[in-house]
Amino acid sequence: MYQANKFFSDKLYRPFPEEVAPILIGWHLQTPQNAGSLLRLAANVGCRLVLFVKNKEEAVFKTAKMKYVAGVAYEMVNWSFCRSEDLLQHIPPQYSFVALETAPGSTNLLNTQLPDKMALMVGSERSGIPDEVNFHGQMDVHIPMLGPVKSMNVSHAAAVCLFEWMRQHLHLIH
Ligand SMILES: C[S@@+](CC[C@H](N)C(=O)[O-])C[C@H]1O[C@@H](n2cnc3c(N)ncnc32)[C@H](O)[C@@H]1O
Repeated sequence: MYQANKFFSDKLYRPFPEEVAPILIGWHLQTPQNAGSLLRLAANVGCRLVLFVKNKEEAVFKTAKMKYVAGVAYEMVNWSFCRSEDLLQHIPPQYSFVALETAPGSTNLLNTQLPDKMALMVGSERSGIPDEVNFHGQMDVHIPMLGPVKSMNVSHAAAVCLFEWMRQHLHLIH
């Protein structure tokens, strides 16, 4: 059964089996603070994190290799060398893409059944996810906002969607 706080051990925290655990993708993040925040979120959920950052040398973690930090598996990739197709190298083919968009034309998260194997993309703080990032079968999803601001913080948006995925997939927990 699920054990809260298991991630404080040195071992990688994996509440979900490896083959179904969500993958979180930060697309063209601008700030190390948000990269750190997504890393901490991934550690709490036990998902893999793929971060596309402007310059990984400036970011909080200075390696592009898979590392285990605070119980999270992550990769960091410089975006300047990368086209959207390059992202596919990092995601198993059975996974379905969900893009979190601020555009209200996309599907409302509250009415959405999220895929079992979810590759969740969040976008750049300034420009979001560009239109050309559009993979086969991708779902574009927005989180309804009740206040007078245009968007949420990127890691807050990721957390809302990941915990909604967990709520829908509790049966998959070890
Ligand atoms: C600060 S927002 C980007 C703002 C950007 N001007 C835009 O309109 O996309 C950074 C990222 O957080 C996520 N995000 C923020 N608010 C969201 C919402 N209400 N619904 C879905 N995703 C959201 C999206 O992935 C977005 O690309």
